Amino acid sequence: MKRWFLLLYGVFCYATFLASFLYLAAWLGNFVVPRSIDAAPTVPLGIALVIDTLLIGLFAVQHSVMARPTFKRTWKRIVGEPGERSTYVLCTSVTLLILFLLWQPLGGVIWNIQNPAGVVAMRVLFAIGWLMVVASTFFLNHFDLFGLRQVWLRFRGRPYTHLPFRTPGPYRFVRHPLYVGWMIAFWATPVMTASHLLFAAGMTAYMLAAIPLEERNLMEHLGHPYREYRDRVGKLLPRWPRATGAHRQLAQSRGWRSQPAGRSRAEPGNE
Ligand SMILES: C[S@@+](CC[C@H](N)C(=O)[O-])C[C@H]1O[C@@H](n2cnc3c(N)ncnc32)[C@H](O)[C@@H]1O
Repeated sequence: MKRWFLLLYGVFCYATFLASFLYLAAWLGNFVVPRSIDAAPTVPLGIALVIDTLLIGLFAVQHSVMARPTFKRTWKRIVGEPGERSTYVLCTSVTLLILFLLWQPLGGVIWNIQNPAGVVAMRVLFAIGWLMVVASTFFLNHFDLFGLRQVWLRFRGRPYTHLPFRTPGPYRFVRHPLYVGWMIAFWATPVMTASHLLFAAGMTAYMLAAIPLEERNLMEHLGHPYREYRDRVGKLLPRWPRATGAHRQLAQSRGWRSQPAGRSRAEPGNE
């Protein structure tokens, strides 16, 4: 009974995340939703700024605090290990829902691209950003990141194994392709309103602040292989081959060796 409940809970959490993910795309891109990020302002500018900044802060706190190992250890004692990631995913969806409901548009246009080719370019970039986000989750392990693998293993009575440290696809070129995808999706718009700018800048600042925390956990957990990866591969932009060659020389001079992929275990679910 309990394993059935857990499986349904995991599927429910995944479904809510999928819904909030699609809503976010529509809310940012001004498709179909009744009140997008660029709707007309309804409260004075100062109040709107305070509310929106608090909402971004709420997302950052929820997303980062719940991802820290100490929080996860405590939380696992309450909800159990298999349900921890699903609960994280559910809380992220609820936080996004609060953001959609309470967000106060600011009005004001920062840029407005009218050239048709420019508009198309922005729309294509927007789509590329979302595709990068989705693809990166599959390169790591989509079902583990969203908690489905955990509840499925529990359902089958099998123990959970952490994801191995791997650098597949875009992870060979940058360490954070998923965040790169988010940044492209947040900034690529033909019409940049003040609201959209606040959201894009706030979320970008949050991701830049979260990367050192995520990497600190990965280094604590994986040690040298992740440190070597961090030295060799760019954070958000690929490094020039020359820099890679220089690194190789440095690594050789210091006697560093990469650990073969699949041996190390990455820390379970951070951001
Ligand atoms: C939402 S993902 C974001 C990954 C990365 N920051 C990015 O932007 O692509 C966060 C999870 O990915 C895991 N992770 C990050 N890099 C990894 C790698 N190279 N191999 C396996 N897991 C990784 C972290 O431990 C964390 O659980």
